[in-house]
Amino acid sequence: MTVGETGRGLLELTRPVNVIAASALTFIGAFVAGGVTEAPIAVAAAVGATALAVGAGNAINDYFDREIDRINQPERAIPRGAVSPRGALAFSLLLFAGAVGLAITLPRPAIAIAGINLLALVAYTEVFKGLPGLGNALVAYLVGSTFLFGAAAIDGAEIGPAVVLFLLAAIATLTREIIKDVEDVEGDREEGLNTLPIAIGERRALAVAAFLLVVAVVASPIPFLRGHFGVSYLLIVAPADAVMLLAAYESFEDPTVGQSRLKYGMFLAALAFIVGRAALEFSSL
Ligand SMILES: CC(C)=CCC/C(C)=C/CC/C(C)=C/CC/C(C)=C/COC[C@H](O)COP(=O)(O)O
Ligand SMILES: CC(C)=CCC/C(C)=C/CC/C(C)=C/CC/C(C)=C/COP(=O)(O)OP(=O)(O)O
Ligand SMILES: [Mg+2]
Repeated sequence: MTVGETGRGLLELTRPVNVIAASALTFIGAFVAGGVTEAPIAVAAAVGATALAVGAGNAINDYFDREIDRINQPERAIPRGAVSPRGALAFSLLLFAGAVGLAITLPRPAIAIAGINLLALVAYTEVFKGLPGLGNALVAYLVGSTFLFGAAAIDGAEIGPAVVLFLLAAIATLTREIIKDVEDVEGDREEGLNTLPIAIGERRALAVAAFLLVVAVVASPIPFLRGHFGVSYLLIVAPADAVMLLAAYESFEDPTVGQSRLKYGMFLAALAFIVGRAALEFSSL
């Protein structure tokens, strides 16, 4: 294994697209709390802590999942031999240390959220992953918590807008996590995990996922109705909602296609959050 292959493997372990996306969510949380210009250093620390924590969480997830991934995802860095299990664990702990180092510079509420999240990241894979729906709910909380973390990084910030975004992102993520479990049902069954599709059946699990997504889509105008975003938010979240609904429908036929398209819809929705708030800020200048 060359140094380059190991380096690429370590980067792959972090799932850089998710690192960037989750960091953007933390920034949005601070942005909607009205604190980006007030406390730029704190916002930068919160974004950095999120990036390191998500990278660490993804790396330690692949470390704990290395046997399942040999079945479900053999091309991943550890099962294909690009990174040793011990190397992946050490890399993850280094990233966790960096996340803690940045998080402790923030206000107490942000430190509390970071502490809960870091414990949850480890507990997810080692405890909750195989429990019907609970592991999915934990990942959903973690994704949604980025908005709360960003808002909490600003002393005295208004947390309301971030709570709305937390709920939308958490519900949509819960939908995708359930669909991903349907996709992984064979390997999870061999590993003795009791995920939601194994506990209640694949089609019932997909029906639960679709119902949750409809709830999130119906609720998606709320940030505009509550005045947190400008009308441009609706112009972008509407197509995002359509993509996500299509993804949920496609998941009944092919969960791999469905969960992948759902991720794009969620990313487009995150863009709607950014554009919707920026437009409101600029229109009030
Ligand atoms: C209805 C509505 C407006 C919903 C909002 C949806 C929204 C903005 C969701 C946020 C999604 C997002 C940008 C998440 C950040 C990326 C991330 C950390 C995802 C969680 O990763 C766990 C996942 O299981 C990893 O698997 P994979 O993505 O396949 O590597
Ligand atoms: C804000 C702070 C301090 C932390 C944020 C922490 C966040 C946002 C975490 C995002 C979610 C995340 C990175 C979860 C890690 C575990 C993970 C990759 C879950 C999904 O993995 P599996 O269920 O094993 O499925 P795959 O590995 O096949 O994708
Ligand atoms: Mg995994």
